[in-house]
Amino acid sequence: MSAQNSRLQAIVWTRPTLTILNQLVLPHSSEYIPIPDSAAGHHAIVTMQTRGAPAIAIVAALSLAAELGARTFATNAEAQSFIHEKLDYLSTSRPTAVNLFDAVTKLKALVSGSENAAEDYVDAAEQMLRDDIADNTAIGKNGAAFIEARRPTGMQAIKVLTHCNTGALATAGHGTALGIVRSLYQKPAGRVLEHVYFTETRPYNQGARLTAYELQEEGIPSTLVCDSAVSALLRSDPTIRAIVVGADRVARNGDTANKIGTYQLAITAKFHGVDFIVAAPVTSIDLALESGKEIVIEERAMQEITQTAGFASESIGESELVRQTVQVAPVGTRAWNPSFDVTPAELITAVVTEKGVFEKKNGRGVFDLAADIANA
Ligand SMILES: CSC[C@H]1O[C@H](OP(=O)(O)O)[C@H](O)[C@@H]1O
Repeated sequence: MSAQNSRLQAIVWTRPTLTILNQLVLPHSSEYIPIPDSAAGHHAIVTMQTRGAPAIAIVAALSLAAELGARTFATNAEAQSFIHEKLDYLSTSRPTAVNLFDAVTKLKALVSGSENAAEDYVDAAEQMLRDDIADNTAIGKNGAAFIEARRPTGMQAIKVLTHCNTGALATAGHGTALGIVRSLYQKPAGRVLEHVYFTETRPYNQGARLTAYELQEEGIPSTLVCDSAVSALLRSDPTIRAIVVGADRVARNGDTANKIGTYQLAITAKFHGVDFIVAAPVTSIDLALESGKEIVIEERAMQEITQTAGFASESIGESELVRQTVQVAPVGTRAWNPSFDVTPAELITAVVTEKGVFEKKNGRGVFDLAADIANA
């Protein structure tokens, strides 16, 4: 079973073997790396060889499934204890995306009540792959219909902008925000979506490296812009009608943690009268949080900003591109490197999920996602 999206397979699971595309070397090298156990899964997440809220949860879960495939246990209780211990360890990899913690909670509960813990765990981890692809297909459909319906009268084809990477490389396939872009572009009859702008998304460059890769694979007309160019772009092109982003954690009032730079995109969208749409599976919504104030924001190493990674061809005749890190800022430069920021619900037009499109209630500035999910 693999995470399907056209020709792109970011997560490949063939029980009991897990391999992932190493996203640190994309797009210049398609390198699959084996993930034989939870330690390798933890490392892949921390180093961002794999990333994206849904993908983090799935790779974590399947890394332990791979480890269980190579172990035997004297008793079911021993298996339960081992699985709980490894899930707790995997949950220490990255703190902001809630999908990982949601999966850990559900998998621990499943195992606690199972008389065949190892087998039931692997079945449940595999189901996460299938569920995510189904969720993303529904998010794409729901979001595309929502954007299409909100086109200004007389405007047949529109443009959108997206941030970071929220496609097949961030999920089990199709994607969330980029899934909406894919679904919107697939609409026939004069095509609703004319063009996609996407941001480079410094410092990891999820946009310049990963979203560019996915959009080119799909043949979707697109243009890369600097993170700092979005306000000027919105001012220059009134056919850009929506900014569509993913989410790492959505609080019950709609406040949303997402890749750093999302908050300022929401501000400029408001200023320019452009819809700001968050795409997320329900597994990204943390109903235990009243608001975004409580969301833990991961801070990463300063070197991700003061240095940058590029790819140079080998000097001696070989064609292979080699990833190299170069110093940009003077050595010793201090940098602030939060990996996410929180966008307040008042700046968000809608939260698009597989269960439906959720909007703010009776003109108030917040959502009631608990009620929306319950009533979906
Ligand atoms: C559907 S991916 C959600 C989310 O994850 C990304 O963060 P990272 O690349 O650091 O894992 C980004 O915030 C996406 O919007």
